[in-house]
Amino acid sequence: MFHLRKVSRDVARVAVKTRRLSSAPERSLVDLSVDKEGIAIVQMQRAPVNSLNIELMRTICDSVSDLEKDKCKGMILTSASPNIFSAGMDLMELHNPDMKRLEEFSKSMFDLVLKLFGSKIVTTAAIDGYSGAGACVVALALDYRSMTAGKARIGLNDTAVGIPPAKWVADLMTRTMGQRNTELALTSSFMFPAERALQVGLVDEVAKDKEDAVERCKKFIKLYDNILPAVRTHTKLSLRQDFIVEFEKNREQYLKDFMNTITNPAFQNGLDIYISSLKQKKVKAAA
Ligand SMILES: CC/C=C\C/C=C\C/C=C\CC/C=C/CC(=O)SCCNC(=O)CCNC(=O)[C@H](O)C(C)(C)COP(=O)(O)OP(=O)(O)OC[C@H]1O[C@@H](n2cnc3c(N)ncnc32)[C@H](O)[C@@H]1OP(=O)(O)O
Repeated sequence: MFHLRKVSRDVARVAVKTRRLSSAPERSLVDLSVDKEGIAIVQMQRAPVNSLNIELMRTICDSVSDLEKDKCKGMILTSASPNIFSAGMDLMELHNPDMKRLEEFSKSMFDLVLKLFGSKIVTTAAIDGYSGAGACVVALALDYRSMTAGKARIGLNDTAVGIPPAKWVADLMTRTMGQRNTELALTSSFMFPAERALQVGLVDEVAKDKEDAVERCKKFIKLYDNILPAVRTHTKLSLRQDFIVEFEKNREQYLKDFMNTITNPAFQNGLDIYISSLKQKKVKAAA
């Protein structure tokens, strides 16, 4: 498990809300703005790489709940980090974890995926940069993804780190990319550049830069201008209900599986090496 492998805004603001967290009162993890058309930009800003810890996942989840209450038209999830959408789950949450916190972490991850997947509003992502593993799962839970051409990569690299992907993760990907493409993507842990991601349906459009990616998300959200929101939501949720029901039914088992994977000593040993390799890469780059 966890084998070592090289890993390698202008919006006229009508309402601007910036969430602050009790655990990080001096700095907000997400910048949330809503334009005059009711389209929200939820910009992750957990430096340096928007890794998903409990607080960031809860903040995104709460932001979506607020936007639903405010009857926003839609949201665009994006990142303040240059060249990185998100580095996936926060490895520090997984490394020698406190059991109670790990359980909370897992719950926050499940809550976030279900909140995004079952959201009443139109949910999109403007992906400008690396979007691996947990970040890819978050993107898959949304209605639409635009991704910038160039260095950005997206994919689920669980098998590359010695972990078979959870069934619900494979199911989520299959819904978007189909069985064959999911099989290839998951077994190979391929990290897709935007054009390849478009070919397999992992993203919906390729953008030339972040601004273009955001504009494409807005255009997608506005496609629904002539559809009654309640009718759109009803249709979306009826098509997604099977996944949500199945997830809720198996939630306890998914939790146990996750806890078992993370607490396995072999996983922890591999993670030690993996984290060291990430740090080492930096030392080498500085030399
Ligand atoms: C593990 C899964 C287990 C079980 C699955 C069970 C159930 C299924 C549940 C969910 C399904 C989805 C699975 C998700 C698992 C994950 O998401 S694990 C995380 C996977 N992500 C990665 O492997 C990315 C690792 N990072 C990188 O490759 C690079 O850092 C990146 C390309 C993102 C950026 O490169 P660069 O700009 O050069 O920056 P640095 O590498 O120098 O990094 C800057 C600092 O950030 C730290 N960092 C990087 N990634 C993470 C991270 N994911 N978590 C925490 N910290 C991270 C890096 O160490 C540097 O720190 P430093 O400044 O040195 O202190």
